[in-house]
Amino acid sequence: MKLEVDRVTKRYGATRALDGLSLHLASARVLVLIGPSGGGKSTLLRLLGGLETADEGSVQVNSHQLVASATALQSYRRKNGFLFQQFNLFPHLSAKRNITLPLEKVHGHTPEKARELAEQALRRFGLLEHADKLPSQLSGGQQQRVGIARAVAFSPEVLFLDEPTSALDPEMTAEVLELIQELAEAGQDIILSTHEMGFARAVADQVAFVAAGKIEECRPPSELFDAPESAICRRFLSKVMRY
Ligand SMILES: Nc1ncnc2c1ncn2[C@@H]1O[C@H](COP(=O)(O)OP(=O)(O)OP(=O)(O)O)[C@@H](O)[C@H]1O
Repeated sequence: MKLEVDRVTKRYGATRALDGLSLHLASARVLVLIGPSGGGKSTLLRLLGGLETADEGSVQVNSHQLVASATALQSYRRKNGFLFQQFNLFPHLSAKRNITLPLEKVHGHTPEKARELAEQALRRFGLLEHADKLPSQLSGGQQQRVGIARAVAFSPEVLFLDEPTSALDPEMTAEVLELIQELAEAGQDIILSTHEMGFARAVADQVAFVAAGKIEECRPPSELFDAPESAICRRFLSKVMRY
């Protein structure tokens, strides 16, 4: 994917969540956002996905110039897949129905086509045996994998994952990591935010360090983790990598 983010500001009341942030990437498959809590990762992810609009500056993702028109943004959003940190499956619907419902209601597929796409996605991620279970009958890792299956069932242009493993134990994190790597290898463009540096290093081809509403540096993981250029990134990494 190609990103052109130029001097973007996003305010919430008196808080500047993004403060003149710029990011230019000619091509990336998996972009991972890391940085201190409150630094602006989620806001940037939501902006790139078309869930928020910038107060100032410009944002382009691939060929889409994201302008603050409600209809243009809605059609852009529909091209993308989303998964957030809390399991956001409907608790009263089976895994399969959680996938078919948006395919029918948001993407306009017939129930037959929705079923076919949902089964394909569940099969692809080894979840077919869980198709008829409710979320409460699945482990956290399985729920996140169903969430990802739902987000990719309609072949999104970009998949946005906001802290997809933060509610999972290490074994389940590994399951989700494997799935994300599989998707990336199959050519899926992904933007994700995480607090787990091992996860970021394993899955990213570009890592952006976001702090105080700006991107301090954006480089391949081996370069950013092994030789961070900015003092603030070095400090952050030395603190979080200690444990
Ligand atoms: N809807 C909102 N209303 C008010 N303030 C917000 C809102 N969303 C984000 N903020 C503020 O904007 C700043 C950036 O928040 P953001 O969630 O983007 O950071 P983050 O890096 O994703 O943090 P975390 O790692 O804790 O999820 C924070 O100061 C936050 O309190």
